[in-house]
Formats: sequence, C-alpha cells, structure tokens
Amino acid sequence: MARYAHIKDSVALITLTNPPVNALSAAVRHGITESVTRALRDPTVKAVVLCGENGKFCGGADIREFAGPMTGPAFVPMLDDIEAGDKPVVAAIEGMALGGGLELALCCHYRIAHSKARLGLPEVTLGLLPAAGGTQRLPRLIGIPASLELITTGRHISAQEALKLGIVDQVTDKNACEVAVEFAQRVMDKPLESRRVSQQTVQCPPDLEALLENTMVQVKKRARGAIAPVACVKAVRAAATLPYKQGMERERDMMGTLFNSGQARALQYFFFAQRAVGKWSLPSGACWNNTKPKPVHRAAVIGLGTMGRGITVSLVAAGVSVVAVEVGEKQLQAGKQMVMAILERQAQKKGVAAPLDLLRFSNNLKDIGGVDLVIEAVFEDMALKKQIFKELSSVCKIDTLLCTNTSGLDIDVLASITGRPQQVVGMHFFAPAHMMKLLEVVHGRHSSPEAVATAMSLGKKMGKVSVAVGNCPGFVGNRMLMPYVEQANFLLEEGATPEQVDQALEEFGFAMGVFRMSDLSGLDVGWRVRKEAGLTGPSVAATESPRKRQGRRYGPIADLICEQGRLGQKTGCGWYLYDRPGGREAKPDPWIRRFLEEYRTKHGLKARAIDKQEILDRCLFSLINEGFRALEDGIAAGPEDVDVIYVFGYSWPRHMGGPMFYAGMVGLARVLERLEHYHQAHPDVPSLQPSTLLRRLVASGSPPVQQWRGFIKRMRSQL
Ligand SMILES: CC/C=C/CC(=O)SCCNC(=O)CCNC(=O)[C@H](O)C(C)(C)COP(=O)(O)OP(=O)(O)OC[C@H]1O[C@@H](n2cnc3c(N)ncnc32)[C@H](O)[C@@H]1OP(=O)(O)O
Repeated sequence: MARYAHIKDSVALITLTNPPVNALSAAVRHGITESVTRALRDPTVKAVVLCGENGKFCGGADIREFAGPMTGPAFVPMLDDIEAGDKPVVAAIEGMALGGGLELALCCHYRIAHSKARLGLPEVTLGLLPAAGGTQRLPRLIGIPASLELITTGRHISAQEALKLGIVDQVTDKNACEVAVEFAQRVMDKPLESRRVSQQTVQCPPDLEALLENTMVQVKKRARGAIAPVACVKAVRAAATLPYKQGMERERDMMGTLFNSGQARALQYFFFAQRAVGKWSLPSGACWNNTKPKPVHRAAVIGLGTMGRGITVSLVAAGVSVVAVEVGEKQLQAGKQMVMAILERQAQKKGVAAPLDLLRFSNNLKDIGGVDLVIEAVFEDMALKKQIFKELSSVCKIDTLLCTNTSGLDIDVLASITGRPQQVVGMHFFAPAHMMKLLEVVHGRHSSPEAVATAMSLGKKMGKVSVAVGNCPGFVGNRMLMPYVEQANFLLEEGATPEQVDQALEEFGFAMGVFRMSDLSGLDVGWRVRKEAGLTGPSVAATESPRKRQGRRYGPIADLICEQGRLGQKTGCGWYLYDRPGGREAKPDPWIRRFLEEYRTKHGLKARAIDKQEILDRCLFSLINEGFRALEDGIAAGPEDVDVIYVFGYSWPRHMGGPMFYAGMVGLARVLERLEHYHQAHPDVPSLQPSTLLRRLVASGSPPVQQWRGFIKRMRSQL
C-alpha cells in the first residue's frame, strides 16, 4: 500500500504504508506504481516526495513473500519508470533504507536522509544480491571500491557516511519529509539528465582488475562456501565493464540462480529464526510479552579469568556499572589491566572516552552488596561455585539476581544453595565474551519469569543474541557438542588423523575443525568436565577398561594427550604443533601420528581409510540427533533456538541455516537412515541411536522445519 497526497505548491507526497518496516510487498509495489503514474500524469504536480510511514522509509523487499510465487509489479521496470519520469522524485529517508528500499531511493533523483537513518544493501546476508539495479546504480553513484565493500558485506551505514560517500544529497536533524518537500520545491524546474544514476558513467580506478581480483580472493576466504558474496563481486565487475543494460542482464541472471538456491532459503530462514528466539516462552506459559524485566544499573562479576574479563567489558560497554571481584591479587591486577585495555581500545575505535568511571575492582565479595545482578564466572568447579553462591546469598540484597556463567553445570544445584532459587538463572557466555554474540539464558526449575526476562533483556542490551534454554548437562550448545566431539575422537581410533577430520569440517564451512578449536580453547577445559563427570581421573577404578565407561564405548585419547601436558595452543602443542606456547599456526604433529599408531596397536585396532563423507555424517548427524533430543526434552524451545545457538556460538556456517535446518535440507529420512546405519556398526554408542522425535518426523512425511514447533507441541500433548 502507498498513500497519495497532493500537497502544497505542486508537490505530490507518496507514503509507503506496510508496518513494521514498510517492506516492498506486492501491495506496496502496486501502490507505488499507481501513485507515481498519477503524479506523472497530473499537470498540476511538478515534483514528488517519496517517504515511509512511522518514520521508516523502507526495509526492502518483503522477505516473507520470497517463499511464494512472485506477484505484483516487477521491481526493475517500476524503478526504471520512476527514474525515467520527467518530474523530480525526492526520497525522504527516515529510519532505514535497506535492500530494495535503498534501490528505490537510488532510482529517485535526489535523496535526503535523517541524521539517524541507516542505509545499506544487505541482500548478501539473505543469500541474494541487490537485483533491482543496486549492483549497477551504486557503482555509478559512488565508484567501484566503496560499492564492492558495501554490496559484498551488506553493512548498514549511517546517514553521515552515506553523505560522505555521495549516496545521499543532504542529511538533516529535522523531519526529513518536510525538508524533502521544501527541497522538491527548489529543484522542480531543474533539468534531470544528470540526476538519473543509471545514465552516469562508472568511474573506474586505474587498478580495476587487481582490485576486483583481490576482492574476490578476500570474499571467497570470508565466505566459507557461501555463493552470494562471490556473485556480488561478479555483478559489480559487470557494472565496471559493461553498459548499464547488459550489466542489468548479468544482475538478473545471477539473481535467478541465487534466488532458487538452498543457501538463500537457509539464510532467509535464519533471518526469521533470529527474530523468533527473542520471543521466548517458558513451560509455565510466561513469555517475552507478558513478563517485565527488572532494570539492571549495577552489576558484579565474580572471577576475572578470560570469561569474567569479557563479561565485565560487555557490561560496561552496555552502560552498566560493574564491580569486578577477584580474590587473588595477581589475577585481579592482570584482569584489571586487560579489561581497561580492551575498553580503551574499543573507545578509541569509536572516537569516544572509555567509560572507566563505571568500573570498580575489588578483592572482597562484601563490596557487591548493593548490586542488581551478579554474574559468577569462576572455574567449572561445582564445589567452588556452591561456596560462592552461598556467600552471594548472604551478602547481596534480597532482590539481587544471581547468575552463573557455567557452561553446563546444574543450575538447580546452585539455586538450592541460596534460599532464593527463583532469583537464580544461568547466563552462559561464549569466549571471548566481549566479542561472541551468543548468550544462553538457562532457566532452572525455580527460576522466576522475571529473572529470565531480566537476563534476556540484559543480554540484548549487551548486544548479544540471547536464547532461553532449559537446564541439563551442557544446556543446548555443549550438550550437542558432546556426541560431535566423541565421534571425532572415535574416528581417530579407527584410522583418521586430526587434520583429516578438521579439513572435512572446515570444507563444510566451520571456521575451525573440532581439533583446531579444542587446541584454541584449551584441552584442559573438556578434561576438567570429564573428570567432574567421573569419566576419567582418580575416581575411575583401575580395573575398568580404558575404552568403556558406564557400559558404553569411551575414547580416552584426549585424556591421554592432556596427561602429556599437551593442552593446546597455550602449551605450544595439543592435537597440533605450534612454533611456541601461545602460537596460532597449527602444524600436523608427527608425535600425534606416532601416538595414534601406538594407541591403535596397544588396543588391537586396525586403522582403515575413512572418507570425508563418513567424517561429516558421523560428526554432524550425531550432533543433530542430540539437537532432536534437546527439542524432545523441551530443553530447546524450537529448531530456530538450536540453529541460532550453533551459528552464533559454534561457527556453524550461516548459509547452511544451522544444524536443524540443515537436517531438513539433507532430508530427515537420510539423516535417520545414516544414524541407523552407524548405530548398527557401533551399538555401544548411544548418541548414534536415532531420537524418537526424528523417527516421528520422518514417519509424518518430514514436515518443513517451520512446522516442527507445532509438531513437537502436539507430540508432547499426546504423551
Ligand atoms: C529484486 C528486489 C530484491 C530486493 C531484495 C531485498 O530487498 S531483500 C530485503 C533486504 N532488507 C533487509 O535485509 C532488511 C531486513 N531487516 C532488518 O535488517 C531489520 O529488520 C531492520 C529493518 C533493520 C529493523 O530492525 P529492528 O531491530 O528494528 O526490528 P526487527 O529486526 O525485529 O524487525 C521488525 C519486524 O519486521 C520484520 N521485517 C524486517 N524487515 C523485513 C523485510 N524486509 N521483510 C519482511 N519482514 C521484515 C521482522 O521480521 C520483524 O517481524 P516480527 O514479526 O516483529 O518478528
């Protein structure tokens, strides 16, 4: 829909109306086409202003319509007609002009932006390219290098940056629509030739070829197999080297391929998945729109190790005042230095002063009495955490929220220590906490809806994508990681090498394979968890078989490596060899090869050739299977929650949508068949036994992932 009004002094005002972001649905495109035609035909109209309702210009094409058949006026002729018209059209950009919204503005003859507006061509993040002339008009307006950067990253820019680049003609702090109307009155008699962007010549830099080639190399490296960024480079190349009409043909052809790709479907699913997880609900029925969070002005962080430091930085950067507590003097000083350095670096980048006045350090837990919320971030040691929670409940005021950053320990046990279990939730950050976007908010048996709402809202304030999850060992992310890591270890026993497993996973699109990742985070992290779980260490009886635990197959290789002092990058060796402790470049280690050979000989195992497909099937499908179990148990509320956790916390390639979406793409029947096959071959590995939910979904004809929530609800109500 678009509203048409003929306003003072020969100006027609066309307002896009499609809340919440005035997306260009078929109805809106109809409205624009009709209104523009009316304005161009009306002899009393001399100029047109195009704006959006509720202070939002336009959020682009209506992504919800991509799943169905294309109806309504086509984008390109609609925009070409506006540009070719003989009356000036001024875009009044408030709020945002994104994707098709910016392309609409680019075909207008002038663009006025409000100072708070954001502009960009984010189509690449949806697996597409700006195919309403964006890849051909933007380079004509601002040149090749800046267009390449904006189109291949999809970055949103400020109005000020848009002015500097030459995308907009004026930035205003006033009502952009009123300013645009005045502007239109001033330019209504001016010639339009030089204002038609498609008619302009592209200014190419002298080193065009080198620039395009370099950009392609960088884009491919960043893309991890995503096809849209590569197509974006090719489209800008077409703008630089071909006439407008041919460039538009290239743009259209490439869009045709991208639009029908699985990657575009995955990325568009993921766009809505991110929004779905914000609409959390608890088994009690409490949810995001019926529970008010408590304001958090003052917080405390307990423990200034790697996690505590990152959490402190994130809180301060979000404007929360923090007391950071660390009892060891050396650790306190090291933490203090690091936190202040990161905050100063961040502030320097933004050209502002670091908010150090919000920060206080202490070695005494008694100093946190007045805070609204505490985040405990000490080692994964239940006894230590229990002791801290006991002290917290005596020093904190009665309504202080008590949160733990545990990555998998039982929230209910900690809550039971406090005498205020309703005030206890998990806030599981990912390392480094000031950079990683994911936050799992763990609700225990007694956590109040208000406590969950407060943690979710604080996470959002800290710039995190917060996902509410239930309480079980490892919650959602680490729970699913366990069978994945377990399979990787079994593959080593059976004949694979760490580099072979990692290569398969990295080619799939993970930023790092399982062993490189383990070297980065430290092998001792998992070792401590396994000791705590009684899988290794002094609590295991000497008579127990090293490759069996609690009646199931166990892979002790990681424990044996740790016993050698090989803890990963920090010790200069782990699954790989590094040039020094703290080194980053992983090299295959002949020691590991020898060790694996000796290990196999000792346990009578015969190495066999293992292909890439088996590595992927066993690692990914066992992880996915655990995801189905987490859904079945209600620990994860929906497949979107699992997928958002895996993309933001575990570097699952976004263009594969996340593990649950991927399972749907591969075909649930195939996932089931492979799991059955591998479970038959390894009957003592329970994580390979297909979950009930997976079986039932397949039996019901494998509905699309968007229907699983309803399916699970029905399945539970039948129990
Ligand atoms: C051939 C022509 C092809 C053109 C291609 C395109 O134009 S593709 C679309 C390009 N546009 C985008 O990628 C923008 C996507 N939207 C956003 O980045 C953000 O939503 C926003 C516009 C910056 C607003 O962010 P904010 O945080 O304020 O709100 P939400 O993200 O929560 O969004 C509010 C609701 O609006 C829905 N929505 C947003 N954009 C679109 C869209 N383009 N199409 C359809 N729906 C959109 C979003 O899903 C939210 O809906 P809820 O139901 O409230 O969850």
